[in-house]
Amino acid sequence: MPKIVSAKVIITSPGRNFVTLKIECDDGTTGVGDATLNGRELSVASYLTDHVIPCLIGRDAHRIEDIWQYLYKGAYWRRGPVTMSAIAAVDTALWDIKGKLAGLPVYQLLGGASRESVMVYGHANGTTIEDTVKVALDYQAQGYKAIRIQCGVPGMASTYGVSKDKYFYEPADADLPTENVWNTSKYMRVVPELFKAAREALGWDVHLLHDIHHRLTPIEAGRLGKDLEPYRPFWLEDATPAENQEAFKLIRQHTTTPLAVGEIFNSIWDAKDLIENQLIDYIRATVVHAGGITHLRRIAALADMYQVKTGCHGATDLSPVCMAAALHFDLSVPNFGVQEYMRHTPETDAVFPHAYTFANGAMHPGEAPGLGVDIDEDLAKGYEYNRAFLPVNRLEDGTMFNW
Ligand SMILES: O=C(O)[C@@H](O)[C@@H](O)[C@H](O)[C@H](O)CO
Ligand SMILES: [Mg+2]
Repeated sequence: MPKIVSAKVIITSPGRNFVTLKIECDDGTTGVGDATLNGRELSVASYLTDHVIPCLIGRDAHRIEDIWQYLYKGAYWRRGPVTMSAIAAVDTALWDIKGKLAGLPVYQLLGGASRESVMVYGHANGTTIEDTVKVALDYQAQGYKAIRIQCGVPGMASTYGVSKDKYFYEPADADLPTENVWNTSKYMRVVPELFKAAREALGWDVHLLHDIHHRLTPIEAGRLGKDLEPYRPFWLEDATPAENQEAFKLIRQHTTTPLAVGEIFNSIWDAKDLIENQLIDYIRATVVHAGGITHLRRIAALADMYQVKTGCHGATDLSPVCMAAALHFDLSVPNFGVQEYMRHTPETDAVFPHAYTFANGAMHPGEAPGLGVDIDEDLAKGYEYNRAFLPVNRLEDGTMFNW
C-alpha cells in the first residue's frame, strides 16, 4: 500500500495568494490539492499544518473515503469553509496519487468520460455597456459558447465583476478590505440594458450569464429575473444570500430565469433544500471549497435526481490545481452544465504546470495520470505571500451590505 510519509503546505503568490497541499508516499509518488480560501488563506494553511498533516502520516493513501470521513467526523466541529477547504486539499491530492499509481487520468477513475469536452464560460466586463459588449464579442470570436457579462453602474464608483484590466479579475485587492459602495436600484436599471445590447450584438447562439453576487433581496431578484426573461439568460448567479435556502421560493414564484448558486457552499447540507425543492437549476459548489472530488460527487448525484446541473466555480482565486480537478469531475459527471474559466495569469500558469487545454469554447483535463497538474516549488518560492482581503460593501448611507 502507498503509505503517506510526508505532506507540506506551499504558500505562493504569483499575482495572488495560493495555498497548495503536497502529499508524498513512501514510493515517492506525490499528489497536490488546492487549499486556497480567498482572503483567509493562512487559516487553511494552519488548519492543514497544525491539525491535519500530523494525522495523515502513516496512512494508506488509497483510502480516500476513510481519510475523508476521518477528517470530517474526527474534527467534531463539522463543515465551514476552512475545514472543508482543508479536507478538499487532502482529498484532491489523494485522487491525484491514486491516478498516478493506476496510470490513469482521474476522470477515468470517476467512471470515464461522459462527454468529449467541457463547455466553459469566460468573463466579459467593462465600465460601460459598450465596453462590456466589445469584450464579449472578443470572447465570442475566441470560440466561447458561454459568456458572463458584468458592467459598471452609472453613478457608482465600482461594482462586482468589473476589473481594471478586463481579462484578469482579482477582487482581493488590498492589505485591508477596500470599502465599496452599492445602490440596488441603479444596478437593477442597467442590467436589462446590458442584456438587450448584448443580445443585439452577439445574437442568440451564445449563452449569456450574469452574477448578482448576493446583492438582491428575493423579490428584487424575482423582478430582475422577470426583466431579463426576454433575453433568455443562461443563469442568474447568487441572486440573493443563500443561508436561507427557502428564500429562493419567492424568486421562483416570479421568474423562469434559471438560477445558479453555491460557490460559497462547502457541503451538501448547504444545498440540500435548494436541490430537493428544485429552487435552483445549477449548483456552483466546486472542488476546493466543498470537500474535494469525493464530496462534490455526492452533491452532483443529489442534484442529478432533481435535474439540477453542475456549474462549478472557477475564478482566479481557485488555483490551476482546483481547475484541473474540476475538469476531471466535469468530464465524467452525468449532469454537467458549465464550467467557469476565469483564465489565470501567465505567471500563475508557470507556477502550476498543467495538462488541461482550452479550444473553441471548451476544455479538457488531458490524459496525464492523476490530475495532470503540479506545483513548481522553485518558482513558487520566488513569490512571497502578500496579505490581501476581499472588499467589503456598504450602502450609500453607510449600512454594511453584501459584497
Ligand atoms: O462567480 C465568480 O467567479 C465570483 O463570484 C468570484 O469572482 C468571487 O467573487 C471570488 O471567487 C471570491 O474570491
Ligand atoms: Mg460568483
